[in-house]
Amino acid sequence: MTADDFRRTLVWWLVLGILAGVVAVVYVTSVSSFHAIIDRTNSSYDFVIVGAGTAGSVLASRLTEDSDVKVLLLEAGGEETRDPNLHVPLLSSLQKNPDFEWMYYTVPQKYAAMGMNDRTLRIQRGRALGGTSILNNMLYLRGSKRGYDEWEKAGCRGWGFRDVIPYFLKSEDNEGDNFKPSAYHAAKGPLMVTPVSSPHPPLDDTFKQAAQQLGYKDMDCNGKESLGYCGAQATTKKGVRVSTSNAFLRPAMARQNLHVALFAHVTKVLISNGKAVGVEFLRNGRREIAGATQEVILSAGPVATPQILILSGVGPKDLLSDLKVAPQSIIPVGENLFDGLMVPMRVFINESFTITPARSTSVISRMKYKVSGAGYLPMPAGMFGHIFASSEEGSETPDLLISGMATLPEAWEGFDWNLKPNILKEMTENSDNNEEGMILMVQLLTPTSVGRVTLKSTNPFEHPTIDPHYLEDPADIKALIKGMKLAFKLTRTKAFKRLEPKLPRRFIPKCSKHKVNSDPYYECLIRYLAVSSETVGGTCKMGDIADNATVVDLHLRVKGIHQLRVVDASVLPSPLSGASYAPVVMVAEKAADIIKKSYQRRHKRRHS
Ligand SMILES: Cc1cc2nc3c(=O)[nH]c(=O)nc-3n(C[C@H](O)[C@H](O)[C@H](O)COP(=O)(O)OP(=O)(O)OC[C@H]3O[C@@H](n4cnc5c(N)ncnc54)[C@H](O)[C@@H]3O)c2cc1C
Repeated sequence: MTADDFRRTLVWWLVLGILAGVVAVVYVTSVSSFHAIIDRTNSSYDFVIVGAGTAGSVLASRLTEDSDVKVLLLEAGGEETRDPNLHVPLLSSLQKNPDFEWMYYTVPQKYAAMGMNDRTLRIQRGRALGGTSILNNMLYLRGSKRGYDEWEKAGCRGWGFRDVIPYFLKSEDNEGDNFKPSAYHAAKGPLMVTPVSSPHPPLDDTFKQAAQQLGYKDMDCNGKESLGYCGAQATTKKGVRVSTSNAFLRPAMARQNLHVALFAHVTKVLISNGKAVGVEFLRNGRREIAGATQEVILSAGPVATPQILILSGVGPKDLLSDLKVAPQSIIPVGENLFDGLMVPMRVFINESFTITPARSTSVISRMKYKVSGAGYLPMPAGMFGHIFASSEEGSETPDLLISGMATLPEAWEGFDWNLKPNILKEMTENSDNNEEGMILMVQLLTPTSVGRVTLKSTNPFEHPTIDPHYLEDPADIKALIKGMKLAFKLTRTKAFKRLEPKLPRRFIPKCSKHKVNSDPYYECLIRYLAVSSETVGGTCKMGDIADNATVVDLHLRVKGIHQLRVVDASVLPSPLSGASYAPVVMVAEKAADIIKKSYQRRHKRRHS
């Protein structure tokens, strides 16, 4: 090809790219102008759902499949389509976007966050249609079968693996060649799952071979085995993020029986004679009310759902009394908060395999992405593979996850782990000199430390107090140290050798006094650098109604209040050895079935 031919081809591709962009904008604008988004709500609906996030979007879609059922979906944020970068997996996962977030922080942590400003960690939550599914890392990780069977043993009858797998399959549309429909995978649901393919296969191969050399066999992250190596699977479609908004909600927004109110901040559930009859919300500074003849369903996420419940008089006795809120039901709302932690091990390498901002946003990279959905940009956070491991010898249940990330996040503008400026400076200087590098992200999947969400005041706009008590239980630090040692061992395998892996020089003075690769050294790094793995859950624990620690029963009904349910990450009773996107979608699918059946029963009774 001559230089002229090349230039001409380039111009054609550019024109095509621009045309595709225009078509996308027209499409997005037309989709977002569906009549479902309304300015004035009716006085009453059958169901009012609070929060159009991960769970709320699935519920709204499933409940309105019956055209007789009228649903109002209230969302505090706006449309997620306002920022096209949110749909590009790499950019959205590495460049944070405060316009679409609640900007929560934990309170200062006693045992963790030593390297962070004010010893607080960020807790990210999405604020728009799709909720946190518009800014998460899209990794499709259901967690091991054993986790669900443990739930069942602990009193969650009907939530064992055999009960929940049909609901995972109901939503899944797996397009991977190795994940044909089977007992573990399906291809007809709305949530597309795609194997992540890295633009640098030799890096994936190195990680995979290193895992094998340490005895971790190949497996499917969402299959029969629980321990081993697996290639990443993500909820993307042709390189574009699949949120629950574009997978579930937007297709349902053509239905006459669904109304969606944006920028509607719900302040409380209206409870009359022990029954939820509607909600109060603020929009454009005005107080509005929407009635619910069947049910109010809270899907505002594990931080905001407890806040709304407490403001409505449903919560722990002392807290309600301190806040002077009239009690409606005394139950442990906000307790039992769990969240995983992750610690980056940065590894510098000798090959040009790193996804840098310059490489991934180059004209060639963007064109490749536009034309074929390939290249760097479809990779969520640059992650390509995982090792599921156990810190306890002989255990079949993973509590550690080591993920390979083909990037150094600190190189990205907008990267924000709330690190103290001196630590961030050291880190960036370290990576400036070593542009080629990767992260072995060590994650504690099943923490035993337990925290809580409480309120300082009855102001619905004041952020709740989030205290996860990270690393309070010594078992958590012990497990993470084993994880760091495993990551170090990976860098010492024969497979890794050809990349000449180098760990950065020691950049936290307090940790430098310990011997490298010793327990105290890793403990120090963990206490300074660990960040939330964003698997917050448990704040409205599901379980046996007779168990004093539970907030909702096995049908997700709030104890002591009729016609009120919680359907979101709050109800997860304990951490799973995976992540929480797929499990929350599963919970919403199962809840929709439970609610539909109960509605049909009530409906039949009324008409017989
Ligand atoms: C950065 C990040 C990366 C992650 N990566 C992964 C991953 O790769 N894989 C994975 O499995 N999980 C991941 N997760 C976790 C997963 O995405 C969440 O657990 C899950 O999406 C939570 O769903 P939810 O329905 O409970 O809440 P959300 O999706 O947060 O929905 C709550 C909705 O309620 C709205 N709302 C809140 N308060 C009010 C109010 N008062 N009135 C009206 N509306 C309100 C919110 O704006 C939001 O839209 C990640 C999370 C984060 C933050």
